[in-house]
Amino acid sequence: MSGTSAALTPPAGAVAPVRHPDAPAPGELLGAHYEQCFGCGEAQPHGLRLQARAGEGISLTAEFTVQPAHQGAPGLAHGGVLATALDETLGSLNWLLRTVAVTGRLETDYVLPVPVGTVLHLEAEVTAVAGRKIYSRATGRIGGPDGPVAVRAQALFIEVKTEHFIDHGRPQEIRAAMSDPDPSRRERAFEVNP
Ligand SMILES: CCCCCCCCCC(=O)SCCNC(=O)CCNC(=O)[C@H](O)C(C)(C)COP(=O)(O)OP(=O)(O)OC[C@H]1O[C@@H](n2cnc3c(N)ncnc32)[C@H](O)[C@@H]1OP(=O)(O)O
Repeated sequence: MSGTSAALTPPAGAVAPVRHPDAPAPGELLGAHYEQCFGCGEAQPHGLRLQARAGEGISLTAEFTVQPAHQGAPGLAHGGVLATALDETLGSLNWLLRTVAVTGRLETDYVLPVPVGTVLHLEAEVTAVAGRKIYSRATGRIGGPDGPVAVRAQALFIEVKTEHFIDHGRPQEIRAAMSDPDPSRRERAFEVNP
């Protein structure tokens, strides 16, 4: 049983997403967009360290290994952590569009329990774009990339300007990210269009 709210159904005028010409090639690892990101950053000791790889079109695959720090019930992944894995995977799709966007709505179906130590194999795609609204969906499988679906999600991301982060983020982290000497890391931290 699963349901989708009306807000996640693309409107009549929605169009197919267009891959940016500079999007990473299919098979290429995207890498962390920000080292402090709880979803993908290497500097977060209890983070998910999710690794995403570009697919064909506006799709990608990702993997995340459930660690003891990610438990809810004994030996099982916390549902919020699994939602984070889906959110991070879906958010990474925007890098293929080179659109700066944030999650507006995320609906998650939990189908199977996910034990600690499990590799969650995620795949995600953008299904439609309508103005600033980006519609996407993802699944997470266990036991291998073709294993049973354990979680799935549909999402609506909303395009924002870079000022969204500068206006709302805590100044000390904004300053640190903006003063990173590596221009590609500065760009990815805010997902700025090149
Ligand atoms: C490689 C890259 C990797 C990146 C990975 C990152 C993964 C993680 C991603 C995240 O978790 S982002 C953090 C979580 N999200 C947020 O913090 C967003 C907080 N919310 C906001 O800042 C604002 O509500 C938002 C920018 C989403 C929208 O505010 P706006 O004032 O810009 O938009 P507006 O209210 O005018 O709505 C624009 C359209 O979106 C629709 N909309 C906005 N929020 C919605 C919502 N929550 N549900 C459904 N529809 C929504 C709204 O109805 C409207 O539709 P129409 O154009 O048809 O009228």
